[in-house]
Amino acid sequence: MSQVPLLKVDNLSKVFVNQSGLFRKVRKTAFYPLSFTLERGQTLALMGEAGSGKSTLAKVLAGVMPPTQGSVYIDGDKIEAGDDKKRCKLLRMIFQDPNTSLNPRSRIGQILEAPLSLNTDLDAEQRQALALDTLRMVGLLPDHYHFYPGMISTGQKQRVALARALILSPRIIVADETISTLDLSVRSQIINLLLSLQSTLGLSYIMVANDLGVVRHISDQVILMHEGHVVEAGPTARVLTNPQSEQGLRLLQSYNNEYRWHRG
Ligand SMILES: Nc1ncnc2c1ncn2[C@@H]1O[C@H](COP(=O)(O)OP(=O)(O)OP(=O)(O)O)[C@@H](O)[C@H]1O
Repeated sequence: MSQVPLLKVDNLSKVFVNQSGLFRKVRKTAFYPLSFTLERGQTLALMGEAGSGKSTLAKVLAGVMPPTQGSVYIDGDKIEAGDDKKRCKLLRMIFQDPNTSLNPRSRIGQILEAPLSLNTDLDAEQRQALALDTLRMVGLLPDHYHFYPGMISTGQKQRVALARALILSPRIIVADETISTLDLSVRSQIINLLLSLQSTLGLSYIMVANDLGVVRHISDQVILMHEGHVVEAGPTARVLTNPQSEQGLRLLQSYNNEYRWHRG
C-alpha cells in the first residue's frame, strides 16, 4: 500500500487582481502553479529574493488568503479554501514579527486560549490547563500566563507565537521568517526549540528562511523561488551544493553569508 504524504500541494498558484483607477485591473502573479509534497517530521525551506512569492505561498498554505487555483491535501484530505476550522487543527502559521503579531492588549493566557475557544469544546479550566502546558512546552513559565506581550522580550514573544500555533496540536507549522528578527543567541535557542519540538511531536515545518546556515541546519528539502517560479527544488544538500539552474546558482551565490559553492 502506498503511503499518502502528510502534505500534498497540487498546482497551487496565486494571482493578485487589484483595481487601478475606475476601470483598470492590475494583475500580479505572486507565484505560478507549483506542486510539492512534505512528509511527516520533515522541514521544507522556502528561499528566494524579495518579491519571489515565498510569503504569499506561506499565507495561501495557511489559509490567510485563498489560492487562485490548485489544491492542498493533508493526509490525503483536501483542505478547501474557506475551511479554517479543519485547516487550523492541521496546519498553523507563525508570522514574521512577534512584536506586531501578538495583541498588546491581551494577556498571554487570553492569546493562547483564543484558538481553543474558537475551535474546541474545552471549558475554561481545560483551556487554562492546556495553555499552561503549552507555555511549559515552549520553555515559558506559568507566570507568563498573566503577562501582557509588552512585558516580555522579543524571543519570549516568539515562544508565545509558537505556543499559540501549537495549542491546537497541528501537524504542520508554517513559519514566515520567524527567526530573522531575533538576535543571534536567541535565534539559536528558538531553532533548538523548534528542532526538539519536531522530534518529540513529529511536527513538519515549512519555513520561509534566507539564512543558508539555518536552512542547511534545519531543512530536509528546499524550494528556491525567483519571480514567482520555482527554479530549484529538492533535498537541501543537493540544492545548496549542486543547483541545476543558472538562476539557482546565481541566487545562492547572492546570499552573502557563508555560502560555499562545492563543485561535484
Ligand atoms: N496584496 C497584494 N497585491 C498585489 N501584489 C502583491 C500583494 N502581496 C504581494 N504582492 C506581490 O506579489 C509578489 C510576491 O510577494 P511576496 O511578499 O510573496 O514575496 P516574498 O518572496 O515573500 O518577498 P519578501 O521576502 O520581501 O517578503 C511581489 O511582487 C509582491 O509585490
